[in-house]
Amino acid sequence: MGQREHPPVLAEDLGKKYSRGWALRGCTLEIPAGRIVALVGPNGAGKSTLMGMITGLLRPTTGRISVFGDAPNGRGMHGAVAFLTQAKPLYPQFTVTETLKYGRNANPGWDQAYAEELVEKAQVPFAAKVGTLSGGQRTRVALALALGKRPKLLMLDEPLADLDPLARENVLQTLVEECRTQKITVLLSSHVLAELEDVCDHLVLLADGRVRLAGDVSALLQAHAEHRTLSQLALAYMRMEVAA
Ligand SMILES: Nc1ncnc2c1ncn2[C@@H]1O[C@H](COP(=O)(O)OP(=O)(O)OP(=O)(O)O)[C@@H](O)[C@H]1O
Repeated sequence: MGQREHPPVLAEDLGKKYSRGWALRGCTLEIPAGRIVALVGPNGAGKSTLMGMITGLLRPTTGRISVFGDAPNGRGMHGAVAFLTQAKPLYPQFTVTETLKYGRNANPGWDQAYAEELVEKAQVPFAAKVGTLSGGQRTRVALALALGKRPKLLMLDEPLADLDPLARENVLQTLVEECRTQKITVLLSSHVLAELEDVCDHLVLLADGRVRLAGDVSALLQAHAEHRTLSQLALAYMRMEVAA
């Protein structure tokens, strides 16, 4: 790798086979540092499977994957990675303060002041029990828990799916502001293409378990001049897959 720093994710001929068949095949790609990456593709394309292998929770069937130069070892996530899913596994009986305390105990690099600042910005009361919060508030707490870890890579698997459009916009704005300021690489999976358009500068499109399109969004749009936006381009590729 020479003088260059290891990229957040490097996959080489990566594959995952479940009992029902291949979920991901021949996946070779790099997630470059400092980018906000859209991970898109139709249902069942392999997005969650790819994220699962980045976390190390899933073991590859074929190929290799490295996260900041390290191969996931199955004993927990890389210390520089935070993962947020739609399920947002927060304890409903915990108050926000107790939730942050849990984050502090679970993460060696925890930044309490930063996590508290994120909760304050979201105007969520520290004394409130998580189970009593609205979906948007819960997501902001989950984001504070993920960012308080001070990750270098933040992965989000459909984290906004249960939020109303205003809450989605609100959470996305916070997410992008924080990640750009803190230079955190983001891998964001979503089916709402228009929403990704404003925030993502890199695209990975999966279909039927394979990488169909990957790269810098501006470069991809230049190379496909017939499409003006990320969503038009991604939709056109997905349509081609369905037709094939
Ligand atoms: N634990 C499992 N056992 C068997 N098959 C699985 C398992 N998990 C996923 N699959 C299959 O692997 C394929 C890829 O699934 P995956 O969840 O990675 O797709 P996805 O792109 O995240 O889909 P969605 O957009 O619907 O969330 C699908 O065909 C799915 O049915």
